[in-house]
Amino acid sequence: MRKIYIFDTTLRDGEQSPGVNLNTQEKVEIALQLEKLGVDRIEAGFPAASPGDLAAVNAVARAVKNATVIGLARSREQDIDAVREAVKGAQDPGIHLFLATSPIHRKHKLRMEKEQVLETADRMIRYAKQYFDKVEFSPEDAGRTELDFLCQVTELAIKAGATVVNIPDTVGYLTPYEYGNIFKTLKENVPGIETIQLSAHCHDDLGMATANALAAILNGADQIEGTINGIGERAGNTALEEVALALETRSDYFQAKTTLNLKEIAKTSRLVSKLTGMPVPGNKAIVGANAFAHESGIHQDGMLKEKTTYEIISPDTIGLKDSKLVLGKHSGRHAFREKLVDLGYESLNEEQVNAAFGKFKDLADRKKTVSDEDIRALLEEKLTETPEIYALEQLTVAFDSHETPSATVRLKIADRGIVEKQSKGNGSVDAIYQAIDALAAEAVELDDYSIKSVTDGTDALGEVHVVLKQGELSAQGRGVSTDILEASARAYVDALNRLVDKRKAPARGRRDNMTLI
Ligand SMILES: CC(=O)SCCNC(=O)CCNC(=O)[C@H](O)C(C)(C)COP(=O)(O)OP(=O)(O)OC[C@H]1O[C@@H](n2cnc3c(N)ncnc32)[C@H](O)[C@@H]1OP(=O)(O)O
Ligand SMILES: CC(C)C(=O)C(=O)O
Ligand SMILES: [Mg+2]
Repeated sequence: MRKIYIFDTTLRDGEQSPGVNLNTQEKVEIALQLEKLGVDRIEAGFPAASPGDLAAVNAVARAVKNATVIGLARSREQDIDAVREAVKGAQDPGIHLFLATSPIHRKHKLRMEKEQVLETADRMIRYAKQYFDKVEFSPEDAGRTELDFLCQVTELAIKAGATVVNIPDTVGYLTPYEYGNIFKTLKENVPGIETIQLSAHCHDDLGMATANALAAILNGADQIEGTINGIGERAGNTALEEVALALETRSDYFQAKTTLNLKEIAKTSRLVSKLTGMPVPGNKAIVGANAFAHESGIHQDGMLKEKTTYEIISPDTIGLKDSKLVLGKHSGRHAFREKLVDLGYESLNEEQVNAAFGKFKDLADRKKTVSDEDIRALLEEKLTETPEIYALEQLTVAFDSHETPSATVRLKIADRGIVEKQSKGNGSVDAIYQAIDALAAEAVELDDYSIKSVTDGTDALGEVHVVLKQGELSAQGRGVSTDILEASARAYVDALNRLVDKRKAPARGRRDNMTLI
């Protein structure tokens, strides 16, 4: 298997993501994690950019022992000198020099003719070579550079002493076929190409950064440049974790591998996301929260029977514990039953499981995901065997900060059918309870009311507990819903049912002041 070198530029191109600014301590923390991940080269920053970045690159250079630490420089002596200063404490220092070669950049940005570009590159690589063994040269915007001129620049860079020539698709313009073809052409036409390493550096403007990097590998690239989580300028860089896992999973096809410690990938991704403040999208390949999560019933069933039905990578490969079967509206009974067993409800019979599953589907229709706590809450509610004398059929609440709140409650009362009442109250919950009191006519007193959120987020389940008193008797009730007013109504009705059950007397319902439906 051919080794592919990994050049991590999270701390340089990654830091060029708009809004990202890493201080020295943060850069060192990420660099040490990259070292654990086993990257071969770390581009720690652009020392000429600011004294702060020079100091940060210097701190990384001193901290890292097992990777080459590199600083970026324009083709100017002052930038090269800044890199010399920055990486001087490194065990294995290197420099990355760049100069744009495409017609657009030559004409509009550098305002240089081809000859000036060649002369400057030659002079600056030779200048850098006096101080560094490891000199990488990048013809910036190589992707839009005339292929024959790119061959000429590459040959010149090799003669001047570059040890790596990097081919940046700076603006993410190329297709995999075109990008791969550049490597093939350089390999076949540039004298001395076998004495250096060829590197790929891609951007994701058209979503092809990883595909382009892989095309480069197929055409002879020795090194891949990229960032963790694919962060970087504009749409970002090649995501290194994607390349590493593509090579690992499809080694049969690529016949090439990195020497990364893949188990550190998840941790590295989390750290970079935390310190850069750039969240990883849920559907991001390899490191997104959903990369090993399955919600639909058919997939969950497949996963429970044999993981490889729906997973091409095992989560432990990247240092995650397990895949997740996320319960939601698309889930089926197999996964639900599995979850019940996980939560310790293994002794439920088929009927109870089916009843709970029905309730779960109702909740899943209203909630994005259903958590363990949601299921516990649902089950504990469902499995209590209190006879349902009163059942909440419908609740409508009208709230306006300038009006007295009102609630319309529709109850189903055993042996009496469906009844409805509208009441006003001091608040929405009070209005609901007034209406229920009027319908049930149980002459109860509300002794306690508490509310808590069972799960996280604005769509969390709210759990309401109430205690009702009737003379010497008291009963607790519990209600769970994504809406706290509905949970309040359910808790009250639940407590009424328990109270009636305790009293072992038939429930009394009053027919005045109510609408029979
Ligand atoms: C594709 C990439 O990712 S390249 C890296 C991009 N990263 C950064 O730019 C981040 C750090 N940059 C900076 O902090 C600043 O741009 C600095 C300190 C480097 C330079 O700042 P300034 O001196 O104010 O110049 P400014 O950024 O406005 O313009 C860039 C100058 O560098 C020149 N330049 C651009 N690339 C190169 C190069 N590879 N070699 C030599 N000169 C270059 C431009 O032509 C321009 O020159 P001019 O001032 O003669 O017109
Ligand atoms: C500095 C160079 C290599 C770069 O980041 C690019 O061209 O994208
Ligand atoms: Mg770049």
